[in-house]
Amino acid sequence: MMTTTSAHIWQSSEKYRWNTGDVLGRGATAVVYKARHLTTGEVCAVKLFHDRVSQHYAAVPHREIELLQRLKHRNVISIYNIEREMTSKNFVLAMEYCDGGSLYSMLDQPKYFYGLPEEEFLIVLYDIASGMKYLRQQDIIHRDIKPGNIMRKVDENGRSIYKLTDFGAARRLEEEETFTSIYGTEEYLDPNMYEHAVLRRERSQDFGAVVDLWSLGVTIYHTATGHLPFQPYGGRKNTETMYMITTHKASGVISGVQKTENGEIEWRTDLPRTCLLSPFLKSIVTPIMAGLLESNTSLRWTFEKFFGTVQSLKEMSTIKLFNCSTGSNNKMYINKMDRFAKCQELIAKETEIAASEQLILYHNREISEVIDMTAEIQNWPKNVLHGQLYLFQRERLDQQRLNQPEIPPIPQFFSTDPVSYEKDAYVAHKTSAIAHLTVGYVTLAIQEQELMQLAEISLRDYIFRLTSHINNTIPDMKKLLEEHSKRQNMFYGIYASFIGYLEVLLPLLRENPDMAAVVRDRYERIQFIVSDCNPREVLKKAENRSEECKVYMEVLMNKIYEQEKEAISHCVGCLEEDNCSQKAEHLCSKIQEISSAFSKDRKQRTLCPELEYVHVSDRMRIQDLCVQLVSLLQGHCLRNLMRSYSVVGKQIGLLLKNVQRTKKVEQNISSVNDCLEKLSNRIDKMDKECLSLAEQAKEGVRTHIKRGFSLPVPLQVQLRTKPSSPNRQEVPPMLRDSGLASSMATSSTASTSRLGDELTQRFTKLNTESFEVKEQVEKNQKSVEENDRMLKFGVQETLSPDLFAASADRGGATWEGGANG
Ligand SMILES: Nc1ncnc2c1ncn2[C@@H]1O[C@H](COP(=O)(O)OP(=O)(O)OP(=O)(O)O)[C@@H](O)[C@H]1O
Repeated sequence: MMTTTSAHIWQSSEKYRWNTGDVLGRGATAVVYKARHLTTGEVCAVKLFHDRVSQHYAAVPHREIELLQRLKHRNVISIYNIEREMTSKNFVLAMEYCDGGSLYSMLDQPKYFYGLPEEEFLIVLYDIASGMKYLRQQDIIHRDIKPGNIMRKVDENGRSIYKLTDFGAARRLEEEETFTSIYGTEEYLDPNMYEHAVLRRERSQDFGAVVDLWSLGVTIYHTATGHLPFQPYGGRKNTETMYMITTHKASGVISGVQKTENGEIEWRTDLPRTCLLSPFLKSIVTPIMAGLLESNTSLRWTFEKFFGTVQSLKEMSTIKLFNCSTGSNNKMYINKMDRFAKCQELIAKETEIAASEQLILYHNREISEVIDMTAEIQNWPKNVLHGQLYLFQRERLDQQRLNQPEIPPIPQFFSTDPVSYEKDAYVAHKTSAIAHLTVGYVTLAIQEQELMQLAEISLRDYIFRLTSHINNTIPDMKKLLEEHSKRQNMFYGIYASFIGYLEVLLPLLRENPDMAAVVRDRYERIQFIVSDCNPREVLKKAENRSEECKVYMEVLMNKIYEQEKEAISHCVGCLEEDNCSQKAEHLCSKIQEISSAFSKDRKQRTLCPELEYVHVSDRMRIQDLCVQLVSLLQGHCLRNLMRSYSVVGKQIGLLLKNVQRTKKVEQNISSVNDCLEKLSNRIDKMDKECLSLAEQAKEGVRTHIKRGFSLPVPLQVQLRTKPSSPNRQEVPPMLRDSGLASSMATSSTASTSRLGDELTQRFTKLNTESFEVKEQVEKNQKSVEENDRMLKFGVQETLSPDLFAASADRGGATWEGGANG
């Protein structure tokens, strides 16, 4: 059935109707129209085959058509039916409609001239891998994988879905089976097939399913870069060189371009700088391409390896990391199950900043503060995974390492050039492509300027946190030091007094030489222990260090304050009122307009003189616009980026030095704390030893008394005659009620009077210390325990009555108790 509307006609098949004006595309074998189902009205695409192909189709076994109809997968185009057009009786393939056109038509847009942006590229990669995997499971070999046979559909969320189509060349292939018929598109053909199909050389060899892997490699490269990987000079017609390039390429090479006639081939193992993929992704997809583009089929990646690698890439976590050393924002791809150490390793590989040198901040915190370093990345807080991280090099080298974008040279139009619509359309297309690339660079340059500044703020806030923490820690450290100092003084004071007692007691023991020897021995050993001044010296050093930390922090805080003032006063970078992005977009749209007009001119082939005049003047205009756009980028945005990089970079350099300073103060604080801990242990040990020796000495004196020896020293009287404070008037409790005191009271010899004086002095000194001890104990309950110990070895007379009572309540052993017991 056929109806006409203007120049176009309505055509229909059994279930579908379409207008010949609604052409979706034209291929070598068919024209594809947008059609509707006759009863449901559902939109679909119909591929109306040319006459000769329809005849071929008639010969295609029904079984194979049925096979294609049965394919149901998200990434494989659904074939609804095979019918015949009512009038011509040519075959019509009704299939799923893809509103986004083909991947080829996308790559043909100037916007994607240098390849797809990262996110879109990944969708293509995941979708074609998924579609291919399904075909593999169905034992189907496609044989014509290329961007033109990958269709794009836009889902309800505006997200692209890519679908494999055009199974004209596809056939079912049993495992290990090979086929000999040749299909495919030259640039995407496996080298062995190319030799057979294009060079027409006879080959005994059959071609297995691996031919799809090569075509996939070329397609992926094309999608990533916008260009074919293997380009002989002169293009498609230079078949021998094409064959030479694809067969002589070394393993790992992913592109080979011949720029001059019979010239050298430029081999590359990496992706071009104009490719929009991030360095981390490039490092993952380059080996995929190299593996697929292996001319030696035995070395070529297998489907399993390809599917597995793409799947693990799909499952990876991504982390946004701004590298302040290069001024570039990177997206890191890392296995979900990996941990932070792996992250550091990857960063080191990509940025050449060793793990120990990496300072990674999330807002104002070091990453180690916001994640569990041993946790799998998938268990990191979502905010960190989706947030922005900043990478600094701790020992920053002051060399400029700013990543500069590569801007291809603007193609030249000369007013003297003869008008060639074909060539002009190509040059305008390329100019438009450069314009799009430049707009992307402008956006990136502005983003990088902002990130540079945000990185500085982040670092400044981080230092603020560090310094506040240190400033809070210093008083604690000082307090701890004071406590240690008191404790040490107490220790030395107590044992000095005890030594004093023993010095007084020793001459009084002369009637009992054995006992005197024992007590003298303990006396000497205690004296030896307390003569070690090392703990005092160490404590002094710690005190000095603590004082230094305080002074150092004051200096640092002043420095930070000054630097902050300086940082606020400078203003670098593109300002909002500069409207850089808008200007760039505007210039680009004008360039695009001319490029589109040139494409139309090319199709027209001839123009009236007026339009030709417009065309000629637009040749100069498009060039001027592009020059303006590139100079906006280079003369403004990149220059500002450079300035930001150097000014902000300088600030970052100063801040990093401050980080090092704060780290040093932190180290000092922790070494003071360590020192105090060690000192505390040391004093504990000395105290324990002295306590035991004092117990032994005390036991000696006790035995001495028990055996009936008297101590003829009137200490009590001596004490009463020389009071200096209310407390000091009192007899020390130990002596007041003990047998020792009563013995002392009965003696009145001249020699004991001298000794009594000496002892009085010591008691006076001891009493003074007892007040300090009391204060200390009242301030700090811990010290009570120390006094407990003092009581245990019989120096309770150094304590005030209250304290003594408190110790006694807690059941402390007393000299008195010991003597009575
Ligand atoms: N399902 C579809 N939905 C929308 N557009 C389509 C669809 N199928 C094909 N097209 C458009 O029609 C064009 C030609 O289709 P197709 O490539 O299948 O034809 P062909 O004759 O097999 O081409 P080739 O020259 O690659 O053999 C495609 O490039 C695409 O733009």
